[in-house]
Amino acid sequence: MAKKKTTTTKKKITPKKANLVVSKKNKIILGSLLILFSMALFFSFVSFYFTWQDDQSLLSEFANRNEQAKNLLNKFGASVSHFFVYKGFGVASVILTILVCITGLHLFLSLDKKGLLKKWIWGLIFMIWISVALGFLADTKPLLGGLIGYEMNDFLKDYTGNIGVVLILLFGLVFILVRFFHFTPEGMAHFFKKKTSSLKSELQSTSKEASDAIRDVQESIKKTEKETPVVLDTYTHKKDIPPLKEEKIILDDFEVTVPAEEETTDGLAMEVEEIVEEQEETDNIANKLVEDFGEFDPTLELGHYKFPTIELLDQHGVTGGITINQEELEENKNKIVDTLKNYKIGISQIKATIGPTVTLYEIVPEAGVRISKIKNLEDDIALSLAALGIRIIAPIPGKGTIGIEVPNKNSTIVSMRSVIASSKFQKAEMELPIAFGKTISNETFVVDLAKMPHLLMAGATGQGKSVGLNAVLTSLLYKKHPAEVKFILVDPKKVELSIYNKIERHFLAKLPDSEEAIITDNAKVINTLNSLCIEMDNRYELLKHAQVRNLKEYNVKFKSRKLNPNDGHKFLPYIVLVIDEFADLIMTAGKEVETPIARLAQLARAIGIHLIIATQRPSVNVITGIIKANFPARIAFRVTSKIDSRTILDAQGADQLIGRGDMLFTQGNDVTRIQCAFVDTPEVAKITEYIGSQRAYPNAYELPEYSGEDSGTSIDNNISERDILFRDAAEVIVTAQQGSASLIQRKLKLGYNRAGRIVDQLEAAGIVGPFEGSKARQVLVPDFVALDQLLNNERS
Ligand SMILES: Nc1ncnc2c1ncn2[C@@H]1O[C@H](COP(=O)(O)OP(=O)(O)OP(=O)(O)O)[C@@H](O)[C@H]1O
Repeated sequence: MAKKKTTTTKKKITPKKANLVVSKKNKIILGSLLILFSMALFFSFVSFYFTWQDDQSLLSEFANRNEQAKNLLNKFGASVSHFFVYKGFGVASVILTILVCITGLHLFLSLDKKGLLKKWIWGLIFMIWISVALGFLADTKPLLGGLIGYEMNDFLKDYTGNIGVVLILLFGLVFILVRFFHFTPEGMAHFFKKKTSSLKSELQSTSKEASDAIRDVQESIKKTEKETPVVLDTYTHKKDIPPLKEEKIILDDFEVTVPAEEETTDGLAMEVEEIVEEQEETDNIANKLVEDFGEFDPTLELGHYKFPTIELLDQHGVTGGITINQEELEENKNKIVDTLKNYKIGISQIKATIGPTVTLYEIVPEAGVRISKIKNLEDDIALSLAALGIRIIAPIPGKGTIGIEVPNKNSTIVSMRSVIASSKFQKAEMELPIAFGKTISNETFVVDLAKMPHLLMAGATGQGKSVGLNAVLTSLLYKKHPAEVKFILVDPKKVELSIYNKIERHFLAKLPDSEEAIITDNAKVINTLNSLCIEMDNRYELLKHAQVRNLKEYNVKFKSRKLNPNDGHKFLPYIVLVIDEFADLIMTAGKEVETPIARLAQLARAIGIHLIIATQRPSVNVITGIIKANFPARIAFRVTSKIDSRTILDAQGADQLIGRGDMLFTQGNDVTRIQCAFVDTPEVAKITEYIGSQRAYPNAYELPEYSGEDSGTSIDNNISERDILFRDAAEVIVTAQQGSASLIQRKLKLGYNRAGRIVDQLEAAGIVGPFEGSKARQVLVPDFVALDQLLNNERS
């Protein structure tokens, strides 16, 4: 597997490198030009101070070739310096040369632009401050501060006087010290503490020396006392001991410092050094990198990418909100009350909430009414209202009321435009926000795909599944940059998702060797799913190495430059796998797709791979237990039977929907009825066109290479190990003169893997030619006679 990894990364880097080389050349040229230019400026500025008086008269003679200036760079130097030094910032103009030089170095070495901007801003602040300060301090020498310094001083003095200018300059100084040099009062205190403590230790050492000296003196006195003859009068002796007095003087001198020594040794006044948290080395480097280059920006490669505009979406004739039909409301209310009255159910309160397609009548029954009684009247109420799609929610979770949903006579289309423009969607701080449509109370319904983490969509044909898928994809296209999310689209119907072909190099991911980014061949789906499993394993490895728990944390760490790209780390986009007709896939490939899908569904949530599978046939052999267990978020469009509804939602209700995007969404327990936003194919085409016409990545996002068992890498012509259906398969191929695994699959009713293996054996036997990409293999045997001959020869 490690091998595979390296091959894929290599492949990925090559095209980008080629792209970089071109721009790098230009950068080197421009960079060196700027460095040399900065040197020219520097020499001009410096020599300007010695030659400006001589050269001043020549400034108007620039075009005159007979005149020569004394500046080191002649007339160019004199003019440029006059402009920047004399008319500009004075001495501070030298900073300009440094800035130009740094810019040149940035280009030359292809460094990040972000740190550069900061340097320019600070450089300009320094230039202004220095020029104003020099203008103030040396106002008799205008060349030091330049015209800008002089004029600004003049201006400030007119309004604030000398003291004002000093205060403004001081404020500027404080600003620079704090923001640029990171000076803080604590830092200064710390600095001074250090100084005083070193002073103290010096003094302490001197005091020690002094006390040693005293001790020596005392000892010598004692010695002399001992040595003095006993005959001496003690009084007189005491009287004439000038050395002792002297010693006292010495003692007095040092008394001040000695106790200080005692204090410290007793620990009464203990100095505590401030603890500076040691950072991990990687952190330090990361901080430095972030400081210099700014955070890593994954969108930089397509920095000019423009998100699709709202104008690309239609309003579908809906300009205002929902129209309320008072008569209809009153009529329905009366019918509900009457029907319930017929069954002796009294209502104490009734309230209506009007949604785009249905109106919810919330009723509070009189005390003592059993809820199950109302629930059982569903059909009777439907009959009396003469309406399809009545759903009774008894009780409404968390409300203590009973809900009766009645479809509106005139439903309002919920346009994708209205949900995309809603502030709920625009302000949604989600990883993968999806605006599905509007709830029954007309609120925009936005959910995070990253939290779901996978979505199962089912519904009978023509009820709005494809529109629902388009709504999901459109939502993501409106919110996400191409660097942040990639789609893998599986479309066995071949026509539903083909409009997304245009955004292949922006948003799609595909296998390295496949030509089409949208997968229409079921056989390729298996490879893609397995490749996704490899991608998942790779991503888990990266996460483990980075010591983070999920993709979000990983990307945050990567952006703050704490992960080294040389260790294989890279910014990881979300991957959304969309399978439009899952039933078809399960029917043809069965376990071969179920296993990787289940594996992905179980494990992929943390590493940003999310699955959306849609099916028309919500039967238990399609939505198997294992699939269901891993897809807690489910959407049901209208289905034909209660059983189907149960298969999808584990609850009934989907059979009572009215179709055309009327859907139920569940993410666990409660079921929400939503009117799916409507986005028509031409709108999607406009969006993909808009994105597709912009600058793209050189290739679609490449998934890791997957060579399945059927790749035919090791061709082994072992007759004894041939499939028992080898001969039949050979006959099928020779009859059809078309060497494809799917043909064998269909004719002999085999799984894809087995058919693939047989094709490999046919190749080994010389019956079909080698693999030719998307084309069918060539058949090398013209008819049955030749086939018999070939097989007999083999045996003999
Ligand atoms: N949210 C919606 N609002 C209004 N009309 C809708 C909505 N969704 C679907 N429709 C209508 O229903 C028609 C069929 O929708 P769609 O093509 O999405 O069905 P489907 O379930 O994907 O069908 P199939 O499975 O055959 O592809 C659309 O052409 C449109 O007229």
